[in-house]
Amino acid sequence: MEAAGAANGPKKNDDQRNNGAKIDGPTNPMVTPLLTDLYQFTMAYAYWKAGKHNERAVFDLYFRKNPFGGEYTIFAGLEDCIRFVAHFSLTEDEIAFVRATLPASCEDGFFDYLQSVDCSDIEIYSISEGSVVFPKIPLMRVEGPIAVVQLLETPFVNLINYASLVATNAARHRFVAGKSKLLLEFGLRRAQGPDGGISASKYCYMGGFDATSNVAAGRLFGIPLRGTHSHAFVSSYMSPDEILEKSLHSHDGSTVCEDFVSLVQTWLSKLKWSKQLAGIFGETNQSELAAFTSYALAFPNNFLALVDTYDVVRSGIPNFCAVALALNDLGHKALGIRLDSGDLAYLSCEARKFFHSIEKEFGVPDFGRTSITASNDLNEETLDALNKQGHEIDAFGIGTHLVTCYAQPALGVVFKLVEINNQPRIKLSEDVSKVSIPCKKRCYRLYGKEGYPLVDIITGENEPSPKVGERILCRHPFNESKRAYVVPQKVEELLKCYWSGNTDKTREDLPSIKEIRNRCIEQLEQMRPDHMRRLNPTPYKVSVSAKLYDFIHFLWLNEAPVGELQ
Ligand SMILES: Nc1ncnc2c1ncn2[C@@H]1O[C@H](COP(=O)(O)OP(=O)(O)OP(=O)(O)O)[C@@H](O)[C@H]1O
Ligand SMILES: O=P(O)(O)OC[C@H]1O[C@H](OP(=O)(O)OP(=O)(O)O)[C@H](O)[C@@H]1O
Ligand SMILES: O=C(O)c1cccnc1
Ligand SMILES: [Mg+2]
Repeated sequence: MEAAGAANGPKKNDDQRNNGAKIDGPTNPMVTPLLTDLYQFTMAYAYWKAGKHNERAVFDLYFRKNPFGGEYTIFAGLEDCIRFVAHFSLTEDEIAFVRATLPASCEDGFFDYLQSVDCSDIEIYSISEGSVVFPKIPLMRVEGPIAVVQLLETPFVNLINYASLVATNAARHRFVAGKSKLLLEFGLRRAQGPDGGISASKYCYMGGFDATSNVAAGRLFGIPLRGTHSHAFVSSYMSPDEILEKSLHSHDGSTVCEDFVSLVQTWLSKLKWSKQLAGIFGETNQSELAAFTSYALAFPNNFLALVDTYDVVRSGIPNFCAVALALNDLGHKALGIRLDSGDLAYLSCEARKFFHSIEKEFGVPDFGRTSITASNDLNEETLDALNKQGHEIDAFGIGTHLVTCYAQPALGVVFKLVEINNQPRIKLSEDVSKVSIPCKKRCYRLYGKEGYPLVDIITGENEPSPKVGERILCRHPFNESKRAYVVPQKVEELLKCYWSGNTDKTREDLPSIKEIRNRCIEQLEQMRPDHMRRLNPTPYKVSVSAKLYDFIHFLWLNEAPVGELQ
């Protein structure tokens, strides 16, 4: 058998560039050509054996249903796919492993072919990362020698699936929390392994979170890092006597308070006997006070205290305030508190009242606005419930439900063959939603008069594009009666070239994570509100052109055998 793969041109894996910019390898070193399903290699062998491996195939990557009962999804993971193809090449060791894995009858020529395999003959058209996307629309269109494109299927689906799911989850949490709240991702300890944790931090930021507690993700992606302290820090203190170094410089460095611990005690008794706060608390927990004081000595300009270790109202809040007021005497501004248990709505309102009383009674400007962070098993529902009850929380720390995508653990991303050797292919199913849309296609987003996206339309590759001001018929791909004329006010082509192998075709730049996040936030803001609401959202319309509709149904009839009744 002849091995034809070597004709693929020189490998470019050493210094991959995109419009001059170097493309790094995959973020996770486990992302290699072996991170695929065995059947991709067995099919590659069978294609090769049949002399079919270089037949030109087009695959679409898409999903069928939006997650979390919603009507939108955030597309994420593209950059990691491009990094993967840019460096795609099997090492000798990897080929030896594949050889040892496949049946001994597999011919040597196949393994010579595997040595030559790279992505220099692959073209990838994709929707931009961070875009709002919908079911059935190809998110990526991957074209190239069939054996190579199949090897990409599993890693691509893997890289897109969780990234898009968790970015969507983050966007949904942001939607419920509101624009003005600070959203902190605290999920690393509960994520599905190290890669789950790193990916969650990256894609939650993309989906609209403000910061993460995950230090490695902060370093890798430049995501802002934020954090408070834990109950262990509070309960590790037994009494104020443990604090030996008690001096603290004022904010401007001009004076030194030699005994900050006493200053805190003075403020605590002032609070206890104050007009407004009298009777709210008596003796606070002194070990908690010691922990707060010690933390303030370590971070006088970033003092944030976890106030629920012993009793939020009778101990945590007054103790925090005593330390914050002592800091204030020295010109330092405390950041705030974190609540991690109990009724977060009620406790946040109690804390706010306390802060306002202090601002009024002691004339400390802005003390009433001291920040309140809440955490503890938060999710979309609890955020929604808190909003309905009314609360005074400024920041939410969210872990488990966010990063594990507790409400829906997978997005059903698929990768389907739509054309081979210029011949359109279709996959039929009893379930209409699973019938694939054949042909190499183009996709457009059509905007209406009010500036909202109205409909996405898929056309054949060679059809003329929709034009601004020109009426176009948009048809549901599978339901004959569902169709509408649209006169778009703006037309946006969705699939853009992100990889063109070793051709000179211009490629889109890979934007920074911040730019992707901005795109995501902007696009979400542009959506019509009824598509976004949590309860019974209106589905966004995804359609095909009249020509593509006719072709799908012609091919469907052609491929489906006619049954015989007896
Ligand atoms: N006002 C509220 N409305 C609705 N849900 C709330 C409200 N306040 C807190 N919650 C949620 O209720 C749940 C309380 O959980 P749980 O009873 O396990 O915690 P807890 O007893 O308060 O604290 P701990 O985790 O220390 O045991 C959490 O999921 C929290 O997010
Ligand atoms: O609740 P999540 O959304 O996952 O957010 C992260 C949680 O992790 C931390 O405590 P941990 O859960 O480790 O301990 P605790 O709940 O017992 O305090 C933190 O205090 C949060 O409660
Ligand atoms: O910084 C925090 O408060 C934090 C970080 C991770 C998990 N829980 C809380
Ligand atoms: Mg917890």
